[in-house]
Amino acid sequence: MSGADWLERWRQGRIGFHLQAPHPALEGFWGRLELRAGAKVLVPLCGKSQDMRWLVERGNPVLGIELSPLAIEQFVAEEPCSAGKRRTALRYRQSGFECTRLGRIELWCGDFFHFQVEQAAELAGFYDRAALIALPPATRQRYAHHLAQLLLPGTRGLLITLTHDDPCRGPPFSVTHAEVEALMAPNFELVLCDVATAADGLVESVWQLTRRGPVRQAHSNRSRDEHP
Ligand SMILES: C[S@@+](CC[C@H](N)C(=O)[O-])C[C@H]1O[C@@H](n2cnc3c(N)ncnc32)[C@H](O)[C@@H]1O
Repeated sequence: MSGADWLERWRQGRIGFHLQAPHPALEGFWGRLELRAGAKVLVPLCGKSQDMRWLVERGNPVLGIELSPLAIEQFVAEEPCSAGKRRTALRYRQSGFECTRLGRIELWCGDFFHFQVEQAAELAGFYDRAALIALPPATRQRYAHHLAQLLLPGTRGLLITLTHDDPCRGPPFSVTHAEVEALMAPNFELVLCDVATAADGLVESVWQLTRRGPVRQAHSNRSRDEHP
């Protein structure tokens, strides 16, 4: 599925992946990461996920990256009112991305693979729900590598994957535990936190990942220079 296909899906409103409430695994397992308050979280391929609002309410600012401008517009339009008022979104352009800031949520509109390590300096956590599994097999290797090179050693995150009985069908693509390990283990320590069967027969797995490598002056530009 190409970027153009995703844009078309958003245009047609074919967004069955979107959840109206925060993902239960986020609520259940995020605390295990023990991220410091204020640690900024990267949400690749973020759609208009409610999980981003949940993360901010938990004290973690968010940087979401999403290809579709429509997804971002909808996220802004669906911002809940507080005391009868809606916050105003700030718009700006940075490093080739059209950016929207809504409180402590920054949404960068563009291709995740164009997001560069220099722009990722402040990231201290990440959250992938339906990002890896949205990508076809050949792109998943590229995604795993790109994600790893954006993150400093010691950075922790959650990854939620799915398996189903047809390896050719997707998205969502079935990504087996063996594939998750093959893709991620070279750069991340992995802990499988949970495996649960959803109502539609899909099996969802929740992983805790920690970026491997020597943690030296973590989250400073200097340590990024030493990043493997
Ligand atoms: C399955 S959806 C998941 C969205 C979100 N994570 C959620 O849980 O609702 C995948 C999203 O990735 C976006 N996307 C696909 N390829 C992308 C890319 N290369 N860069 C940024 N976003 C991309 C799509 O537009 C879509 O919104």
